[in-house]
Amino acid sequence: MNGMNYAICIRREAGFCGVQFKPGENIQGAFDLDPGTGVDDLSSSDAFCTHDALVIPAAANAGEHGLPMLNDPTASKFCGLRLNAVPHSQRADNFGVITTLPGSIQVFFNTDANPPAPHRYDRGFHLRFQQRPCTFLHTNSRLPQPDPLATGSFNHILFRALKSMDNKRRSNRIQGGWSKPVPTRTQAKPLLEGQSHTGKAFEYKESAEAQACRQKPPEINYNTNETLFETILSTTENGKSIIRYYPEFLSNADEAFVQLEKEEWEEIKGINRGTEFLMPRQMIWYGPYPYSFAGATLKNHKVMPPIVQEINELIRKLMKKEKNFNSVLINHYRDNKDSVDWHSDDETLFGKQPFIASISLGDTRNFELRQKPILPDTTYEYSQHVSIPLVHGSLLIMEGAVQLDWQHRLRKEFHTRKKRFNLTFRDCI
Ligand SMILES: O=C(O)CCC(=O)C(=O)O
Ligand SMILES: [Fe+2]
Repeated sequence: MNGMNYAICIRREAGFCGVQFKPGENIQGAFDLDPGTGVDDLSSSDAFCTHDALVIPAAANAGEHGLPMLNDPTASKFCGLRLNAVPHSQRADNFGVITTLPGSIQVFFNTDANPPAPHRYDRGFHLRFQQRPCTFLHTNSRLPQPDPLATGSFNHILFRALKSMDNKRRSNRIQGGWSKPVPTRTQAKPLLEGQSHTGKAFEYKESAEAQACRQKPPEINYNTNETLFETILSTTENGKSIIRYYPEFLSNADEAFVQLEKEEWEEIKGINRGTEFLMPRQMIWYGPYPYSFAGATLKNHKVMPPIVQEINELIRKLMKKEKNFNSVLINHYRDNKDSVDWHSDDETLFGKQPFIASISLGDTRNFELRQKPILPDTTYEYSQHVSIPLVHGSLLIMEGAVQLDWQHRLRKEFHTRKKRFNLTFRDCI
């Protein structure tokens, strides 16, 4: 890993004031740069990194312990086996650093002309980054405390979702020669003694592996043993888009399924570009007013069946809502061909930022979300996508700006699917 010299640029998202970098988890050698004369354990910080360095300008130790940098309040050069300046003896995990410098976000990678010492692997780096909202940083000074919605599976999910974005402006995965052959000297110039990292013209060439990673279909990970995951899908000027998922919410899901099978299901006609079509699912609407969407108007049934009232009450208790939801739309997906196309539940009768609770009964179907394009993008080509398999008896909450900033759908499947009911509880205002 010698003779490297390039910059990696990251587009700052609106409302974000810091970027946190962390070595990739469960990857051996995710951060491993030759420190020259320094000792690996203590090696990260400006004084030690005399050979190879990842340069993250004015970085501070990240993490809930708020440990200071060993020598300076902030450092810029990182090398050895630790992407922070806390010795392994003080803290074993490689928790990474955060930079809150204003302006464009750039990270530089410089290695000298020397090959690594024979005992070293010197693999390079494999990092993940996460942008930190200004509100979070401002209330937590330079060294942040953990954000309750930015830990555990949330981090993981958000990373995965961002990773899937096929957008050159927003990669969260940066890679410098990790497990790759050493680049030839003609492509990269060594850093000269005393030369500034910032004063040079840097070139960032994305590896084939990183490009392939961008093409991967979006995924979302959750642990079925846990009763809940929650994630902030995005933060925009509309606020946070939050989803919460309780895979094992209903204990009487089988009974609820049997009751709903007895309902009098309605076939609904919609109008698309002047042409009438039969919606690919059956529906019933309970609420104070009729519900109009996609050229259709659903008549409102006033009294929810007992089992639906019971579920309504359970959600109210869990969510510590003052009142039960006053409306529910129940969908019946007969088989794999039934679906609901991309849409947001953004009708004015639900208010600007509706709180929607969605119960699933029957066969598992994939619930997909995609972020609405952010200017200058005008298409969904580069949007973030998230997909959640909604299981029998589960509860999914959509709140905040989800209906303003995201669309969702339940697409047709190619493989056999059995019956599924979905109840979306809402409040008409
Ligand atoms: O069936 C689902 O999970 C989603 C239904 C939905 O989005 C809707 O009815 O508005
Ligand atoms: Fe919907």
